[in-house]
Order: sequence, then C-alpha cells, then structure tokens
Amino acid sequence: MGKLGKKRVLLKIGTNALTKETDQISRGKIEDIGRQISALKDDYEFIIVSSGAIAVAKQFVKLEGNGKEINVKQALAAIGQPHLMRIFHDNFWELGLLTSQCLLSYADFEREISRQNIMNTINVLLENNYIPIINENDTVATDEIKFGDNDKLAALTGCLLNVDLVIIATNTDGIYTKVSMNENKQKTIQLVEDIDKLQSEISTDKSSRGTGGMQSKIDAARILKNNNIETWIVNGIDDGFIQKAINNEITFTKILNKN
Ligand SMILES: Nc1ncnc2c1ncn2[C@@H]1O[C@H](COP(=O)(O)OP(=O)(O)O)[C@@H](O)[C@H]1O
Ligand SMILES: N[C@@H](CCC(=O)OP(=O)(O)O)C(=O)O
Repeated sequence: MGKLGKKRVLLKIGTNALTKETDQISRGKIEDIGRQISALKDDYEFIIVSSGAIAVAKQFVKLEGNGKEINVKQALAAIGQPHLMRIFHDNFWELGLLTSQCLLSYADFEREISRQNIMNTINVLLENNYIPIINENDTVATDEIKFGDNDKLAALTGCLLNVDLVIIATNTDGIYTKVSMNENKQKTIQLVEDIDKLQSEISTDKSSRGTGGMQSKIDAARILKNNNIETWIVNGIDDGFIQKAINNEITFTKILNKN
C-alpha cells in the first residue's frame, strides 16, 4: 500500500509496447502512460520499470559490430538511457508529473545493505511525488539484455517495495493458449490460479524487438505470486491500457496471488 492508502502499482513496460512495434520509441506511448498516471493519481501510486534504452540509441547511432554482441548492446544502453529519461521527463513534465531514474542490477537484490538503500531511496521519491523510473544498469550487468529479464527486475523490485499489483505491458493481449497461437486465432487465458499449468502454453517465440518472450514474464509472475502479489499481463500498445484493464474493458491475463 502506498501513501494515503493509495494502491501501489509497478508498471513494467517492454520495448515492444514503448516502440509500438516500430524501430522508434513512441513519444505518444510515453505521453499515454503519463496521462493515465495523472488520471489515476488520487487512488494509485506508480513505480515504472522501463526498457527501451537500446531501442532509443539505435535511432541515433550505429556502433561497430552487428549490434547483437553484448558489449555493443551495453554501449547502446549507455547511450540510449539518458535519451529515454529525457523523453519521459519532457512528456511527464507537461502533465505535471515528476520523474527520477534508478539503475539497478540483480546483484543489488542479494546484498542486504543495497536492498535497504533501494527501499529507502524509492520510498522517499514516492513520498515526494517523484515517479521512480527503473532500468537495469546494463554497464555492470548483462543478465537482462541476454535474457530479457527486465521482467525479473520488475518482480524483484515489486517484492522489495511491497507493491499491490504488477502490470507487465507487452505487445499481446496477455498470454494466449498454445493451440490458439498455432492456429493463428489468438485466445487469451484470462484468469490464472495455478501458475504451474501455464508452463505448457508457452512457446519459445519472441518478438523481433523484445528479449525475454512470455517465459520471462511467467517467471516474474511466479516470483510475485510467491510474495502474494498479483500480476497482470496487458497489451501496452492500446491507448489507455492501464485504465481499460482496471475497468475490465480489455482482454488480458490476470495471475492471481492466491490459488
Ligand atoms: N503463450 C503466449 N502468449 C502470448 N505471447 C507469447 C506466448 N508465448 C510466446 N509469446 C511471445 O512473447 C512475446 C512478448 O515478449 P517480448 O518479445 O520479450 O516482449 P517485451 O518487449 O514486451 O518484453 C510475444 O510477442 C510473443 O511472440
Ligand atoms: N535494459 C534494456 C532492456 C532490454 C529488455 O529486457 O527488453 P524487454 O524484453 O523489452 O523488456 C534496455 O533498456 O534496452
């Protein structure tokens, strides 16, 4: 629970949703997220885990190499991250929202002192109405750009900060049944009580831009469920997707925190 009894929500936004499946970060999508946060701010408090640093950098530079080597991706992330934050800042500022940046790596969650520092920093930011925008510190850790584990970073952060809900925004209407995917007639699994039954529905498909595919989202949801936190997997390309999910106006996957 956030300050003044507000519901604390962690929004993880993947590269696919941020680019609206193009090769460019969508300023319109970032504005759409800001508008929703602004409309919901009396009842909800948001923490954002945002991918997109590498995608932004690719708009500006071409580094030597084929762009797939890990060290080249790390350099692209270092170039893109300040631009990503500038785009968040500019769009959110117009809406009266304040932004801040936290770069974290998994190892930080294993050291008690670092865990405490992350908690202290983010809690002070939230108390002062600064929206924390988190990404992995790709200079010191490569897990996420190898495996797409911004999803896991979102789960670890959600648990540490005791959020009420995690929304993972991607480019599908949640998790589809495997049969429906094979037949190209996508059908969403809307409610999941037993997360173990989901495993058989996952294909190893990944979109051309994202890294983790659905597996890393389910792994994240499992960590969250073990900590009694609900996860929603939502299509972030839709305008107003957070509000529409809250009002049950779109189809998405809800992974309950209890069996
Ligand atoms: N059962 C499933 N339902 C929906 N998507 C799936 C499923 N199995 C694999 N996928 C793939 O997972 C992709 C989303 O993950 P990813 O590409 O890593 O996106 P993001 O950038 O949002 O993290 C989908 O575009 C799809 O190709
Ligand atoms: N830290 C990287 C994130 C890469 C990543 O995991 O992307 P995604 O699978 O879209 O969540 C970046 O900002 O580009």
